[in-house]
Amino acid sequence: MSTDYEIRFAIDPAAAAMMDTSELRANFLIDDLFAGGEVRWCYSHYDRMAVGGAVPEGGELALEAIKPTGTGFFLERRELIAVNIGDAGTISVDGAEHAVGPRDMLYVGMGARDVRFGGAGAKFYLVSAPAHASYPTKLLQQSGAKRLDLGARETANERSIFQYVNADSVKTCQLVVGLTQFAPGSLWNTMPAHVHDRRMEAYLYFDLQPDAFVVHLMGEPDETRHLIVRNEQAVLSPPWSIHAGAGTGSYTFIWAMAGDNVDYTDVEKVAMEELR
Ligand SMILES: O=C(O)C(=O)C[C@H](O)C(=O)CO
Ligand SMILES: [Zn+2]
Repeated sequence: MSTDYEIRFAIDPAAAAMMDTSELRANFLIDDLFAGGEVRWCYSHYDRMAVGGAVPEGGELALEAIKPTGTGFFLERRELIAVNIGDAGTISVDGAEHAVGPRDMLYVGMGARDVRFGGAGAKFYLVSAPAHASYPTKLLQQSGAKRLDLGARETANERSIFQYVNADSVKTCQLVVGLTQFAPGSLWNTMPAHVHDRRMEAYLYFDLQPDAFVVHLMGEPDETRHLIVRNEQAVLSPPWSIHAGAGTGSYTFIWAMAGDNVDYTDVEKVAMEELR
């Protein structure tokens, strides 16, 4: 069997505030998503978002059904976005092969039965959420993303947000996905912080050097905790939690959301003085 999964329950903020380091890591950090020749899933109860990894290593890896979805095939009632964080690869969807280059994303709509990942050096980060309609498969590239330049060098948070899913690029049911890149020397993401109760979010940090890490901040704004996150590790961010971080070195990250709306502007900003 080349597919494995684990389940994460939804944790409320009072319970999270009582957790020690290992409990926080066990509930919110995903540190084993990528393994050669395997598809691995972390199925979360936050908006039923599943995040995964598929590393074909030159072979072909099929998107197989997993028990938590309770369906005959994985995308029977779900949609998927696969992001290639490795070298060039392919994804075949019901017999149609799509070339998926480095940092390309492929949207695969509900109903696709036969999905296969390929490529010797490709590494696919997967995000999937329940769907109510079937939209066409679409390749999403950085050139088609909506770009927002935020922050400043003086506050070490100068960065560009690439909204791959936007009104002009693709129609999705729930998934909203993009990538954030930093200007050299800037290390702070999502600061000032925000929360969005209508959507959960998952972050995948990558492009880190082996000895580098991101201090990821989570928790309610007045009750924050941190996670030490290393290269190619992901974090589940509940809707009540901030999700921000600073690296000890350069990094890139992919953010993905699912929930009641796909409205990027539906966020509650947290004033810097509110953080505790
Ligand atoms: O650096 C940032 O700021 C982000 O990338 C924020 C994410 O896009 C996000 O949290 C979207 O809700
Ligand atoms: Zn957010």
